[in-house]
Amino acid sequence: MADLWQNAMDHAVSAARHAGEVVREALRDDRKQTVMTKSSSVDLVTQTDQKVEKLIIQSVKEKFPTHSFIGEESVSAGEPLLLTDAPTWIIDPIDGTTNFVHTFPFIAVSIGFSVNKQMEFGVVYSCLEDKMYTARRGRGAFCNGEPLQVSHQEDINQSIIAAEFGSTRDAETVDKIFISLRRVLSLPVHGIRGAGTAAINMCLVASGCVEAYYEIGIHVWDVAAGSLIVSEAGGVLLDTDGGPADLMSRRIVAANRRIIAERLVKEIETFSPIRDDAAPANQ
Ligand SMILES: O=P(O)(O)OC(CO)CO
Ligand SMILES: [Mg+2]
Ligand SMILES: [Mg+2]
Repeated sequence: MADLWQNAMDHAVSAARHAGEVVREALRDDRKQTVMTKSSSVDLVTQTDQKVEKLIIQSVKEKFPTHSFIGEESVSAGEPLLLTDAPTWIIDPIDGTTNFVHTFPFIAVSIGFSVNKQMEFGVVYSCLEDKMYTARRGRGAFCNGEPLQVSHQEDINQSIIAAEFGSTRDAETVDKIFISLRRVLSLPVHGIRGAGTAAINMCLVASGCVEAYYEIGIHVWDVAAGSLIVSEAGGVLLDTDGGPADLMSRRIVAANRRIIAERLVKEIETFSPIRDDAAPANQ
């Protein structure tokens, strides 16, 4: 049967590849990036984030004029963050802006596509590794065309967990993050890692390199594409409170197996940032 959204997915792959070229070119450019801040002094944005998002949205609008968008930098500029039943492109032009600013070599372009609030495809381009991760609902997940499969490990004590610190630095939040890290590390697990990008962390789960990833404070554009890549690679998604994953809740556990996800949830000191669908503009 013909795949209704295959054209859109092909376009997402080429747009992500082009975006990756722009990112690599910006890193080669000797001129220093102007770094601006958003929700906090460590929530960074550059002109390259804005340029890449505009490029992606313009190219999609030309081909699919009726589609909707949720883009990180458009929302930051005041566009509404509204997920409807319409075909919607959910874009993080640079996932890992802090890495980009510091040339830490994990940077992704993330493009998710949802219809009726269900993810139809996800594309994550890890542009410095030249790895194109793709997933189409019901048709598996791939990296550069090779099928992905999560790890078979069922023992959390034999696992590597990916985690991040987020961009909130108030004492209460930092304490909760460290309580969780301490508990997870002390299980013990083999190790805790973090690529500095939610999208790549999720692709690492899908690839079987880490058993699970969790984070509180991410946004829908960080995890939309990655969530489908994880589930199509055989993984599971939960909220950090143990409930079903909710892309608007700003909390995610992505794991190879339910037993690992549920074990991890027991150790996470969860909290509730303002939901993406409840936040005012210019967050
Ligand atoms: O670099 P960005 O897009 O701000 O995303 C961060 C999380 O908010 C890394 O995943
Ligand atoms: Mg991001
Ligand atoms: Mg970003």
